[in-house]
Parts: sequence; structure tokens; C-alpha cells
Amino acid sequence: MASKLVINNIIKRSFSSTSALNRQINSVTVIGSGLMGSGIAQVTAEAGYSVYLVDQNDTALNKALKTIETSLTRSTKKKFNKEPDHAVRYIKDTMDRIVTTTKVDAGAEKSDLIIEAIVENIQAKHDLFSKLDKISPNTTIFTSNTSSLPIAEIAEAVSRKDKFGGLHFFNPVPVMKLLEVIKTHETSDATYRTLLEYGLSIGKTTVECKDTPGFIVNRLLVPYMFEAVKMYERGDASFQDIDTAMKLGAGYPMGPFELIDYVGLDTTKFIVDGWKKRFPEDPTFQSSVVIDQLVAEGRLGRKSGEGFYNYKK
Ligand SMILES: CCCCCCCC(=O)CC(=O)SCCNC(=O)CCNC(=O)[C@H](O)C(C)(C)COP(=O)(O)OP(=O)(O)OC[C@H]1O[C@@H](n2cnc3c(N)ncnc32)[C@H](O)[C@@H]1OP(=O)(O)O
Ligand SMILES: NC(=O)C1=CN([C@@H]2O[C@H](COP(=O)(O)OP(=O)(O)OC[C@H]3O[C@@H](n4cnc5c(N)ncnc54)[C@H](O)[C@@H]3O)[C@@H](O)[C@H]2O)C=CC1
Repeated sequence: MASKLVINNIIKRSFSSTSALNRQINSVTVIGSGLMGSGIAQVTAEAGYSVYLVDQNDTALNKALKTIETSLTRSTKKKFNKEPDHAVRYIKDTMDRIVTTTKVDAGAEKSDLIIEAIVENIQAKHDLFSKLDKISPNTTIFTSNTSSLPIAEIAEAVSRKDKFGGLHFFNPVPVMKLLEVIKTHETSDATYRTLLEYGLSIGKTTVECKDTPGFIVNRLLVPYMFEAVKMYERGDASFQDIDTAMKLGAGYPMGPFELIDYVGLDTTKFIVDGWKKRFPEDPTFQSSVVIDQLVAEGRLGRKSGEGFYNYKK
């Protein structure tokens, strides 16, 4: 443990500047350009890496580029308060480092690091990684941003298990400072060190966690959110009052229902259903009638304009 701490302190010292590049990595491919992938592409490009951002269609990619530009406009307003020209240049330079494509091989053939941020579905992730394993150089490191699936189970689709780890970002990626870096029992020390270095190079605070369900944050956060949903389903309180209570009584920036809307009800449902299947005896993880109903109605939260709350103007 002591030597691990020493290594991390050395890594932290050598990456005190957020613009310092990780020497092992020049080019990064981010697959999935939704809520998370767009943010991951943004912070990676801001740190100076060239980024390929991949999705299934141009509509998703164009939406991602718009989201990134809006986010950069927001953050540079404060960063370059008195230097609007710098802000314009910073946004342009960052955007220029991002290449969007619907062809997964375009970036995979050239990238040193691949970050997968597609739907929370093990079969979809397996299909993607088994393809990537065939087309990527054998030096390329693979990672998943999964919220709830074991990294080792996703890595079953590839032969390079020593070059597979977890990079779990938080939403909204440009704002949330944390990055959980996950090591499976087969991730090599060299791969893990490179992932920690990458995290620090993009300005995140990294925490280390074994490949246990939910890692650190979600293992604690998800049961709390499930409890809130059950409380509402029992009729103990309205979802608005539960949100108000947790914000004003516990100091959380968002209440649980605002957060579910923010994360996306489809992703929440994937997590609930997956953990219910994985832990059938655990009463914490049960399907929610309300969430199932909202997803069936297409009310996926902020991203669709409506979830528990209505965001349409
Ligand atoms: C049941 C199953 C569920 C399982 C879920 C699992 C999901 C996962 O795997 C892991 C997760 O990500 S969990 C979610 C973690 N995220 C949170 O908890 C966010 C909670 N909310 C917040 O922190 C603030 O409301 C927040 C920061 C969002 C907004 O803050 P405010 O309410 O104060 O609003 P603003 O005043 O508008 O923003 C504050 C500062 O942040 C800047 N900002 C916000 N969004 C941005 C964005 N997208 N890009 C760039 N900048 C952004 C905003 O400009 C402002 O900056 P300052 O002016 O400098 O203060
Ligand atoms: N929403 C959240 O707050 C968080 C989500 N995560 C995880 O990140 C991953 C992505 O979640 P979100 O960004 O919220 O989802 P999202 O639904 O916003 O975006 C997913 C994107 O992946 C694309 N996609 C699906 N299959 C693909 C494929 N085979 N190839 C290329 N693109 C594909 C979709 O078109 C969509 O644009 C999930 O594993 C989720 O559990 C992790 C942390 C927080």
C-alpha cells in the first residue's frame, strides 16, 4: 500500500498542470457521444489530446458537438472573463482537436486509448469490444465508463485483458472533479499507471477502486436513490418534497429525482434491471413501476425534455 501511495504522489506531482499530456497517450477515441461521451471528449480535447468521437449516426454526433460548444462557451466565460479573444481561440482549438465519425475503425486504428461510453448493456459492450480488439493496435488500452457493470465481465470480449480497465466519470463531466480508476485482477500495473496519469492530465482527482459492483460512488449513491423511488411509490411523500428535503436537509446539490432526470431514466432503468438480475435476493435492487412507466412513455429525463419534471419551455 505504501509503495502505491508513493507512485501516486509522483504521478500527481508530474501532472500538476492540467494541460500536461500523458506521454503514453496522444490520441483518444471516445465511443458513444451522448451525455457522458460528449463530456469525456470535451475534457480530453481541452487537455490537448486529439480525440475521435464515435456514434451511430450524424444526428447524435452533431448534437454532441453543439453540447460541447455550449459547455465550452459557459466555462470560458469565467475562465477568460477579461480576454474574450482568448475564449474564442480556446474554444476553436478545443473543437479542432475533436474529429467526429460514425466509423469506429477510423479512430480505433490510430488511438492509444479507447473510452467506451455507449448504452449500459453488456451485449452491446461485448459486440463493440470484440470488434475493437480485432482492429486496434495491440498496444491500445481499452476502458469502459460503465456505471454498474463489472469491468472484468466487459473485458471478457477481448484478448488484451492486461490492457483493460475502468474510467468512471461523473455527470456533468466538465464540472465533476472525480474520476474513479478501476483495476481488474488482470489489468497490468503499467496500464493502470497510464490510466491514472491520463486522469490527472485532464485535471481530474482520481480515486482507485477494485472492480466491485458500483465501484465507490454508485455503490453508495444508487441504494439511496432506489430508497427515494420506493418512498415515493409507497406514497410517503411527493417526489418534489423528497427533492426539497434532500437539498435543504442534507445539502445535496440536487434531490434524487432531479438527479435521476439528469442521469437519464433509461440509464437508471438499465442499472436497476441489471442489479436486480445480478442480486435477486437483495431487496435494495427491485424494479420500479414508476421508472418503467416513464421510460415506456419516452420520458427519459432532461435529455428528452421530460422525466419526473418537465423541461420543455
Ligand atoms: C438510481 C440509479 C442512478 C445511478 C446513477 C449513476 C450515474 C453514474 O454512474 C455516476 C454519476 O454521474 S452520478 C451523478 C453525479 N452528479 C451529480 O451528483 C450532480 C449533482 N448536481 C450538481 O452538482 C449541480 O447541480 C450542477 C453542477 C450540475 C449544476 O450546478 P448548479 O445547480 O449550481 O447550476 P449552475 O449555476 O448552472 O452551474 C454551476 C457551475 O457549473 C457550470 N456548469 C454546469 N454545467 C456545466 C456544463 N455542462 N459544462 C460546463 N460548465 C457547466 C456552470 O457554468 C457554473 O459554473 P460557475 O459559474 O463557474 O460556478
Ligand atoms: N448518465 C450518467 O449520468 C452516467 C452514465 N454513465 C455510463 O456511461 C455510459 C453512457 O451513458 P450516457 O452517456 O448517459 O448514455 P446516452 O444514452 O446519453 O449516450 C449513449 C450514446 O451511445 C451511442 N451508442 C449506442 N451504441 C453504440 C455503438 N455500438 N457504437 C457507437 N455509439 C453507440 C448512442 O447513440 C448514444 O448517443 C453508460 O454505460 C452509463 O452507464 C457513467 C456515469 C454517469
